[in-house]
Order: sequence, then C-alpha cells, then structure tokens
Amino acid sequence: MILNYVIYTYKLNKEKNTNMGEIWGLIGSKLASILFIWAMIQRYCPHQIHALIEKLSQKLANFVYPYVEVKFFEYIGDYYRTNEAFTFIEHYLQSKPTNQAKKLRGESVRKSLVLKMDERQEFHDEFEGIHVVWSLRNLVQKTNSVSFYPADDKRYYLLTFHRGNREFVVRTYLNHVLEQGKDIGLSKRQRKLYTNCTGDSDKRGKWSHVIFEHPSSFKTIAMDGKKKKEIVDDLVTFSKGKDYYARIGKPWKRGYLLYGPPGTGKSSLVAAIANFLKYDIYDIELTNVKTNAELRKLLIGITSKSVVVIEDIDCSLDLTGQRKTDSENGNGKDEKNEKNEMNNEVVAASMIQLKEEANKNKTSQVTLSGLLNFIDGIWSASTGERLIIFTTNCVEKLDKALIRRGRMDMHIELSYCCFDGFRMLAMNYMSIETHPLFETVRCLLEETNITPADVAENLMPKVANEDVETSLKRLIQALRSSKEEAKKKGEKEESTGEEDSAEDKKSFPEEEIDNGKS
Ligand SMILES: Nc1ncnc2c1ncn2[C@@H]1O[C@H](COP(=O)(O)OP(=O)(O)OP(=O)(O)O)[C@@H](O)[C@H]1O
Ligand SMILES: [Mg+2]
Repeated sequence: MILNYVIYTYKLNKEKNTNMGEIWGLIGSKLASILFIWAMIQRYCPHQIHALIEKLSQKLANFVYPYVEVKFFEYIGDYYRTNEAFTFIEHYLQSKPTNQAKKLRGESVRKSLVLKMDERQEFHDEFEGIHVVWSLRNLVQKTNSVSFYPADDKRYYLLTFHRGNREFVVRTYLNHVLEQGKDIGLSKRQRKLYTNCTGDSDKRGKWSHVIFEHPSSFKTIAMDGKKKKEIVDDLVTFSKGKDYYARIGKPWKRGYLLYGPPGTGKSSLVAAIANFLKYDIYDIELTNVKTNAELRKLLIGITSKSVVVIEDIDCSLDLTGQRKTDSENGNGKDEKNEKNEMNNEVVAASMIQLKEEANKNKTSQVTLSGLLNFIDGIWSASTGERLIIFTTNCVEKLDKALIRRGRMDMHIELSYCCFDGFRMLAMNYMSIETHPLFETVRCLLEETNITPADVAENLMPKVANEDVETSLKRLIQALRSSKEEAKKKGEKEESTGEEDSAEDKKSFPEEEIDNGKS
C-alpha cells in the first residue's frame, strides 16, 4: 500500500514538474503522518476498532494484489523425502510448449533433446477459461561452511492465480495437473540409479543419482530355466500384491538374497530385475554410512517402485565381520608357514598394530540392529512397493538374523555355468541355437566349473568378423585348461594332506599315538 502511495505521489508530482528532492520530502512527511496516526490508533482506540482497521487494510491489500501463491517444494520434511507433487508438476510443464519461456535448459533424455523451463521463467497456463502462472524458483540456503559441493538449495514450483478462482484451482485444476503429470511420468519414465552421498556433512543421508540404463534382462541372464521362471513369477506376484499385502498387514516389500561365486551374474540379475519391474535402483554403499540415524534418513528418502541394493554385504562393516585379510583367513598360505609366523613375535606385533589402525580408520558405526531396522523396522513401512536385494560371495559369513525368511524372503543361488546357461549365452553372443561343437562343450561343462562371466568372455569376438567356430574352440580350450588346473590342484592338495599327516605322526611320540588309538 505504502509502495503504491509512493508511486502515485511520484507520478502526480512528475506531471507538475516537481524535482526529485521535493518529491522525497513530500513522501517522507506523508509517511511520517501515516505512521503517527497508526501509532495513535494502536494506543488509544478500543480493540474492536483496531480489528476493524486491520480487516479493512487486509481488504485493501487484497484489492491491490488479488493473487494467491502456492509453493510446491522438491523435498519435504527434515528427511528430504521427494515431493511427488513437484515431480508430477515437472512432467506436466515439460509436456507444454516452451515457446513462452526465454531461458530454457536442454537435457538429453533417451538420446533425444528435451527443453525444460529454467529458473524464474514464467509459464502461463489456461484450463477451462481459468488463467494461472507457474514458475520455477530456488531458495538458496546460506551456509557459513566452505564446501566443495554446490550450495544446499530448495527448488520449488510457484503457482500464482486470482483469489476468485481459488476453489476451482485447488479442487479441479491441481488435480488435473497432478494426474496428467503422473501419467506423462509413467509413460516416459526415465529410471534412475541412486547412491548415497559421501563427504560433506550437509549431503550425508541424501541420495545422488544418474540415469539408469543397464541393458541386462531376463532374456540375457544365463541361468537354469526353471529357476528363472520361479523368480519372474515371484516378481509378478509381488508387483501386483498391493491389496494382498494390505490385507495381511505387511508392508509392501520383499527381500532377495543373491549368493554365489564372483562372475556368476548377481549384479546382472539385480539390473534385470529392476528393468523387468521398471523400478529405480538405490545402491547403498554401507561403508559410507556413518550412523544408524543416517541409514534411517536414507531409507526415508527412497521413493516407491524401487530396488534397494546392498552389494557384497559380507564385506560391509562389523555386522558380518569385515572382509578378512589373507593373513587372517589363511588364503594363500599353508598352515605350517602360519605356525611359524605366529611364533615370530615381531610379525605378530605388527599385525596387532595394523588391526588397531584399521579400527581407527573405520568411521561407520552402523550396527546389525540398525540394518535390521532399515529392512523391516517401523520406518521401513513409510515407503511403498520396494524390493531389498543383498548380494554376497560368502553366504555362510552372514548373520542368520539378517537373512532369515521374512527379511530375505527368497534365497537365490547363482552358480557356475550349466549347459542351459551356455546355450543362452551362445544365443546372446553369437546368435546360434546349435553347433556340432556344442556336444564337446556340454561334456566339459559337466566335468569342470567355469563362471558365466568366463564363458561370456570367451564367446566375445576378439577380431572383427571372427567366425563362430573360432570362439567356440577358444571356449573349449579354456574349459580344458580349467579342468587340467582343477586336476593338478586336487593332486597337490592330496599330496599335502599325506605329508601333513606324516608330519603329525612324527611330532607325537609313538606311545601317545598308541594311547590315542586305545
Ligand atoms: N548369469 C549370467 N548371465 C549372463 N551374463 C553373465 C552372467 N554372469 C556373468 N555374466 C557376465 O559377466 C559379467 C560379470 O557379471 P556380474 O557382475 O553380474 O557378476 P557378479 O556375480 O555380480 O560378480 P561379483 O560377485 O564379482 O560382483 C557381466 O557383465 C555379464 O556380462
Ligand atoms: Mg557383482
């Protein structure tokens, strides 16, 4: 109101050719009078008159600016949960022609260019004769700390409309925008691969993402046909189970444990599952999560229709015992050497020192109970439709509580390549269903263990236009070598076993062995 008065006075006096100094003097004295009168009213007028004046001034303000503004923030609450309304509005506005805006942002979506409205650009929309204005704004948070990351900002869409249309906009127009935005989002949904942010404390407990474009599918995964069908059926039942889960009083989620040797397709299967269900992936790097509270914050930031993955869970934190060093688990060293080492005090002392240093460097305090809560605590029900997948090379290392049915409902073993798997890989990599060399491959696969990753590598052409037979012969050669190696290893183990028992006999006096027998 005061601003209007200032403008009005300025215009009036400009017409009278009054100079600027005089104008400001005039405005100043008038403002002083208004403020003096307002102070008198507040002090001496009865409460009713005071309220009446306030009401009148409100009406005057409405008359001067008769618009209503609604903000739709990108994230809501302390836990930075994505506001679905923001996403739907974004989709809706992207579907509208952008020729009104002068500043646009270009993004490549599925290899085609999409132009988006930039910040502070206005978009005028009309629906059933009602006119509204949208604009994208950014509330930059001021921070005193120096950070490598961009400033923590809060983006929001601002909707402005005439207050006379309030009822229509709130009840009809916004419903129309959200429904259209949802449909558009589903039809051209770009799935995302999220991971937890690290480093800066402001970013902790939040997700960052890239577009998820993994080509793996159930068609390309080599595994036993029956097992594959079982997984697909389970996924279909789960994705259609909204009412069922509500009826039995369980949150709508399911846990999968994928286990097997390295290179047997665990990560590929995770991608195939996400592609099959058309879900986003949230890949948690547990070692980067500092506390249980941070883990909970991450959980709340997960949207529905998502696959939450913790890869190599056996290597994560103390909950399962951190991955042991070779010297701890005995890999690559025979027992005799180890005994000698244990006797060597210097080596033992340095090992203790190393362990202490490793503990000092360990920053994560996520506990097993924190992780169990993450999977099926009360907070876990706050997000809809969700799959949780753990992958591991060593299932036996995992705590039983972590993988019991109900938490990890399906245990899926991914194993060495079988003939079925090989045929699938041959189809994918060489587009052949059969070949005279297949029989040799079948026999060798029965006699030796080879991972699908190794088979795939051998089937890939090494020079341009390499023929199928060359690739198959290379695979056969690899299978024979692997068989030979396994045989030699077996013989070596056998001979070491015999040597050890002879050594044991030597280290005990004859009588003791006899006593032991009797
Ligand atoms: N079952 C499979 N079907 C098709 N391709 C496979 C399969 N297993 C492995 N591969 C191939 O081998 C590569 C490695 O597989 P992947 O990363 O999925 O194995 P992994 O089990 O996750 O291994 P790790 O335990 O080391 O993480 C993949 O890129 C894929 O090309
Ligand atoms: Mg993997």
